Amino acid sequence: MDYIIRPEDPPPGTKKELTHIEQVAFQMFIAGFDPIQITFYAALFFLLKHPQILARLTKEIRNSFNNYDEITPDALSNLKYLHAVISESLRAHLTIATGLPRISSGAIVDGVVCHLSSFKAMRGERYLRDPLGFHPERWLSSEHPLYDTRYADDNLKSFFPFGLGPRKCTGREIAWSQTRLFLGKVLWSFDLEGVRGHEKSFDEFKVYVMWNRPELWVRYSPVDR
Ligand code: HEM
Repeated sequence: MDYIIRPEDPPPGTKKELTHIEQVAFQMFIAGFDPIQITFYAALFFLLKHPQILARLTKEIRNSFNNYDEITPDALSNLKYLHAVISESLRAHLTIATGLPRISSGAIVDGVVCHLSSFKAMRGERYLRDPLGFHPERWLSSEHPLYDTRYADDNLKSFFPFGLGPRKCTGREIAWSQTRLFLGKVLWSFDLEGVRGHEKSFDEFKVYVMWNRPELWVRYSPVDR
């Protein structure tokens, strides 16, 4: 809040100014919390569904550090498989499923609000191989040992989890840092496992503007070092 209105500044003088501050504060509150929790959920959801991918990611993280304190956002940004898992999580369970609103200027009818469907682009067969599956390999470069030629023809331009153009997400770097840190520290510290009898399917998820999803049951066993 100190960045929106500094403590030494006078209080907002007009109704318009006050409304503006309220809107910005509300937007920051929702934007800074909801998509991040969706991304944490998404990564855990898909990792638990794919134990081999979970094992590979856990190995990459544990082989890259000597202790907990070394695990920083900068150090984690070098981990290619972690980057691939987060990208695939952002793609397969996008945060904004309703579409990105844009105002047409000529292409349709001037002034008409249309929505760009990121759901169709990021989970559509037109651009990606097996888009409903979870395949971090599609994000790896050909030098990576886990690179898979099956995804060589994927059109990764269809991936825009943070939006496009001048209204693109301003918090995207924070989001990347937080998600890397979350997965890095959790997988360093715990062995993860889904709880039997509580398996969930993506098909159960619903969108009512915001996502409505079942609870995710995870067993966290501290690693004995
Ligand atoms: C994984 C996490 C996140 C995702 C997937 C995400 C995604 C998005 C998307 C799709 C938009 C709309 C962009 C457009 O219309 O083209 C947006 C806007 C925005 N995001 Fe994020 N976001 C995330 C995290 C954050 C965080 C952590 C913050 C702030 C701390 C943030 C702040 C904002 C703001 C302020 C806008 C509005 C930008 C504008 O209208 O000019 N976001 N975000």
